[in-house]
Amino acid sequence: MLDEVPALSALRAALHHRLFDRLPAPGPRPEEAWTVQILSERGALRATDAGWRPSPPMAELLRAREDLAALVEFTALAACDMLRHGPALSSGVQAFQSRAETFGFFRYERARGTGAAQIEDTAPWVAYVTALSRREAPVLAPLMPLEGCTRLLEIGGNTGVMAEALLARHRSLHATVLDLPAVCQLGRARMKTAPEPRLSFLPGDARDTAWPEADAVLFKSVLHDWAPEEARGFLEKAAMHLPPGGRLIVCERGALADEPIPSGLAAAANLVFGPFYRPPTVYRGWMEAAGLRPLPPLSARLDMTFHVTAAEKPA
Ligand SMILES: C[S@@+](CC[C@H](N)C(=O)[O-])C[C@H]1O[C@@H](n2cnc3c(N)ncnc32)[C@H](O)[C@@H]1O
Repeated sequence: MLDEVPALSALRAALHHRLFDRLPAPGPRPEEAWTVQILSERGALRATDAGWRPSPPMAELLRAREDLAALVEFTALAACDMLRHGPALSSGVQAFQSRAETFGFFRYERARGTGAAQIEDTAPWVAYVTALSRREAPVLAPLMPLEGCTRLLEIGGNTGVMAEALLARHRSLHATVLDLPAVCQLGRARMKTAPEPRLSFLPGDARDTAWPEADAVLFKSVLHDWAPEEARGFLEKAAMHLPPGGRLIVCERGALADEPIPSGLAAAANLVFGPFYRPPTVYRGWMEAAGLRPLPPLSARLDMTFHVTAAEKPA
């Protein structure tokens, strides 16, 4: 549904106007005939004696409606940026960044406080990142080499979805998510109904907040946000912070140049970040230069290839 213009447009309009909440009665308005036509042709709606109803697969998607809406919105945003500003991307990353709306969507600066307006500005992109994490964590958590570790520090761990998946796999592990204050507040709110006592949030800027003791430090889809010298600085700081035997883990999508580019509109959600993804050998090299001993590399294919690059601090 996210991969082609008619379906993505119709789904976005339906979610925006709460069409699914009006089914079967009072049903769609006449102006929504185009939406209904596309959604029914794509198998998302079906006609019944009582009126239109979501098909069983659509009803399943609607069970996680917030995730679906976040994925739909971001795909549309990124696809618009690629279509409108693709030529700028070929003039250089900065030319693209200054035009593309995608980068304004991730309002990290607004997440430094927890006032109502700051939470409101942070919630949309956090909802998108959380939706992605829910899809990624079941596949990636088993690849994280945390055996024997007891205290995980996840830098930029967002609302804690990955940390939760890791805690479920490692029963003697405790985790701290260090992220910006508004993000931590949204993370605590997300977990209100199902608290995890082994997970805590530490609000702050990872550059100047004191890191709690940890025998494992994880950066998952975080370092591509940072320029090389800052990303490398984070890895050096983690290497110094870890005790002997401690683990440093980086999990990131690989460089676009190293794999076939996925097709369809949904690919735009990663294409916009294409210039920022690095090959895993870059992270491995920085870890080795920081005195760590590399662990065997692992990878998994999701919307792109994710690489788990890990290293251990020698005793
Ligand atoms: C691309 S998101 C990845 C989130 C999560 N790890 C995941 O994979 O879904 C980057 C994360 O880094 C956080 N972040 C950005 N700048 C930060 C900073 N200075 N200190 C701590 N966290 C930061 C963001 O708030 C966001 O949660």
